[in-house]
Amino acid sequence: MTLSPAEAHRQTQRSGVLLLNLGTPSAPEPAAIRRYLAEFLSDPRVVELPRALWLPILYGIILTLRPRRLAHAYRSIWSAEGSPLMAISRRQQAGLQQRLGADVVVALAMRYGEPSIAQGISALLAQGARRILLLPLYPQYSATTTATGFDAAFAHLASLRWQPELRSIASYHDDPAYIAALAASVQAHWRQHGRGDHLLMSFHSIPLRCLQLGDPYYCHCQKTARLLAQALQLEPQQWTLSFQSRVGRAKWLSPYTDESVTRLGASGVRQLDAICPGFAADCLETLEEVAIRYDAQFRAAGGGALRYVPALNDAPAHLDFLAQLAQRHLQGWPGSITPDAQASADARVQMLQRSLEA
Ligand SMILES: C=CC1=C(C)c2cc3[nH]c(cc4nc(cc5[nH]c(cc1n2)c(C)c5CCC(=O)O)C(CCC(=O)O)=C4C)c(C)c3C=C
Ligand SMILES: [Fe+2]
Ligand SMILES: [Fe+2]
Repeated sequence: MTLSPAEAHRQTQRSGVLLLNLGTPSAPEPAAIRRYLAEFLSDPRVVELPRALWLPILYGIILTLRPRRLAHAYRSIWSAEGSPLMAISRRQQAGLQQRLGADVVVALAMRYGEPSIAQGISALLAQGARRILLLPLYPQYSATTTATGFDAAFAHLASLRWQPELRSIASYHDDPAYIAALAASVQAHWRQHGRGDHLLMSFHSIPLRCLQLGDPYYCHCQKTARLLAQALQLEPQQWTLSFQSRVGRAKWLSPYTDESVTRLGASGVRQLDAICPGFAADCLETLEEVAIRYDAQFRAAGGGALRYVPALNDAPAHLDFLAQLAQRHLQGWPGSITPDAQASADARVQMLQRSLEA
């Protein structure tokens, strides 16, 4: 197909934003879950054991037993639009597209399953984006999530003859606008349900060995939690940071959320508010593990109720923040806003922060 000169020029005048997330099974059924886990857990960035040791375990016991057990859990959170993670990610894509305007195209890609990262990049190129910004929806950087997403993007680019320009966002764990959006969501939860006795901030765990080898994830989680507690003016005894969703018997980042929930329940906390500031979208690990399972565990330990504060999902404040974050990294590229507009967006964040302090 030959392009007119005007069309060819227009095609060089668009930017692309690729939203990256983890991925989720296509159905709450053992066969689909098995396909998903096989791809996910054979990623050497996720499980760092020697392949000759790990693959027989994965294809033996894990992919035989885990899919059936997980099917039950996935069915308990599945919605009319499918897996919550996918449905919410689609709405985030649409909301961000609407905010960034016609000179920026936004695509969604999942590290495991579909739409794949190769499909996402192809979609951006097909819409005329010659410059691509990778935006992983992981606030805290980890090699197990962020880096493997980047790897897959770089691997796809390595197969292209005509590569686009590339930028990437490694983390936004301490971005004031992200912290302000989290704090505002806790305050909205308090207005609706009353203020709980204690706030639990639960992050996905990773193997302790990752921290020892230099992964900054643990430190990013600590900083997010400290800044959120500060924004909410919480005293140290009013909140707890913990790590959830560990797999296997090795040591993972601690304290473990299940143990913290039991301890808090037994220590007289009645209403426990729980937030998962590492998840940009609700998913199995928040909706089933925290909101359902840890609520039951908290009650069994003597607590009153665990009230889960939803992820920021497609809330306008979250999408405004993501648009602002993308804009900052699009500077000088087509569709980026002027420094004046950037300054007024920054001023809006400062207003939100001041209203939190008031
Ligand atoms: C075994 C290694 C795993 C590491 C390391 C890990 C890190 C990690 N994961 C997330 C985000 C999510 N994980 C989700 C599910 C999930 N995670 C693992 C394993 C590891 N995660 C498994 C096996 C599963 C599947 C469910 C299960 O078996 O319990 C999800 C939810 C997906 C969904 O479909 O809803 C998310 C999101 C982060 C942020 C992270 C490291 C920082
Ligand atoms: Fe995980
Ligand atoms: Fe899990």
